[in-house]
Amino acid sequence: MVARGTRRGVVGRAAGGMRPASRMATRTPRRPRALPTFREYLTSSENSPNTGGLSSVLQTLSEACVEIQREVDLAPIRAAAGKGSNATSSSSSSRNASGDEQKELDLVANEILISRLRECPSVAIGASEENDEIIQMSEGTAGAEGKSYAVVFDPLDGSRNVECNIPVGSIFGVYEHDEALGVLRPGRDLVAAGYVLYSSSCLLVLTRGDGVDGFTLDREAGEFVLTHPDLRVRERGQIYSVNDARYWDWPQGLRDFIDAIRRGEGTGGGGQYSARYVCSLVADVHRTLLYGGLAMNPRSHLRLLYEGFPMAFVMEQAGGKGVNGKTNLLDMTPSGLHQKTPVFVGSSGDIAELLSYGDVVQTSTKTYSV
Ligand SMILES: O=P(O)(O)OC[C@H]1O[C@](O)(COP(=O)(O)O)[C@@H](O)[C@@H]1O
Repeated sequence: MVARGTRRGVVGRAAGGMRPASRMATRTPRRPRALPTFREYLTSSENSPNTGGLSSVLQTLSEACVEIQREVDLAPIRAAAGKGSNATSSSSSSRNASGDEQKELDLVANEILISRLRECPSVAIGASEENDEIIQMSEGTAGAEGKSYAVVFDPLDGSRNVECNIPVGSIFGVYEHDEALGVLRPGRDLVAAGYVLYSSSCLLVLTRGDGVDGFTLDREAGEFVLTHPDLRVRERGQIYSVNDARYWDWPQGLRDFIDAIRRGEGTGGGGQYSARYVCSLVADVHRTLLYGGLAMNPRSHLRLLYEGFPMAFVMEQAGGKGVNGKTNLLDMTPSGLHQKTPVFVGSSGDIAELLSYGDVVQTSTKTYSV
């Protein structure tokens, strides 16, 4: 009924000519003033006691992601116009340290993050999916609280999806800088982590170890505002997310678990599960955070430092869990910047049931062409 009424309204206006500009302007939806901006959230004493340096790092990350959002939006136009010729094409421009194809947009997003973080005096070093080695940032000037920071990031996760407009994301984690330790340290040492989801709206999800909050980009104002305070993942969900065309490459434990929840024979008592798989980690984790269940990549494909750790930290801070199929991801210590790992994150009850099946890690090293 609503749709028909709306449609009649549009037809009526067309017949009667355009509304005056002044009336159209008053109908533009505006953000209620009461929602705090990301900057206000970071700097309010209630949210950010004595952490000025960390706040400036997080503010810098958010601003860089606003720029990346714009690049993601414009990629098809740039490609069609012949600038950034392979921004949305499937041809590879190069390969990164892990041997993955790098799209031009991966490199653009990486450049934006590095150059922005270099301007932030509190950032000492960084590690990116797209760089083989540690990136020296600024001098890492200690802030008022005497700390500087190390930032690890995947600038554009899921970039293989850009060509068909499927959501992509950026993932980040922040450590207090320690010259001796660098970034090869347990996920438990993270002081902040999160992701930005470039989708129908652009969302930033953040934890600083005291719960999880979500922010939506007000594209007109060019800043994030707090829209999802205190996100919690439910104890059990009813959605599983995995590339299950790989079923025959899985160990028996994982097959049995997925068979059980598909049949509605899981221990959660919620009935048959549904499958959802975007193949963009940020999108699959974000849906899991909101609706519960599990997001999985059972083969050693995702990077521990800047994919596994941040997602596990967010999930744990929301009341869920992240494991590598055997142990808690946050208790692992990476042996290298680009170490890969299986990743299972989601509702704690679902993760516990998954682990009760024993062998759930895919050890087949088969490579897949898509
Ligand atoms: O091919 P698979 O095993 O389904 O992996 C898909 C996963 O790989 C990713 O595309 C990440 O891969 P990259 O880090 O190489 O971009 C995730 O976004 C997605 O969840």
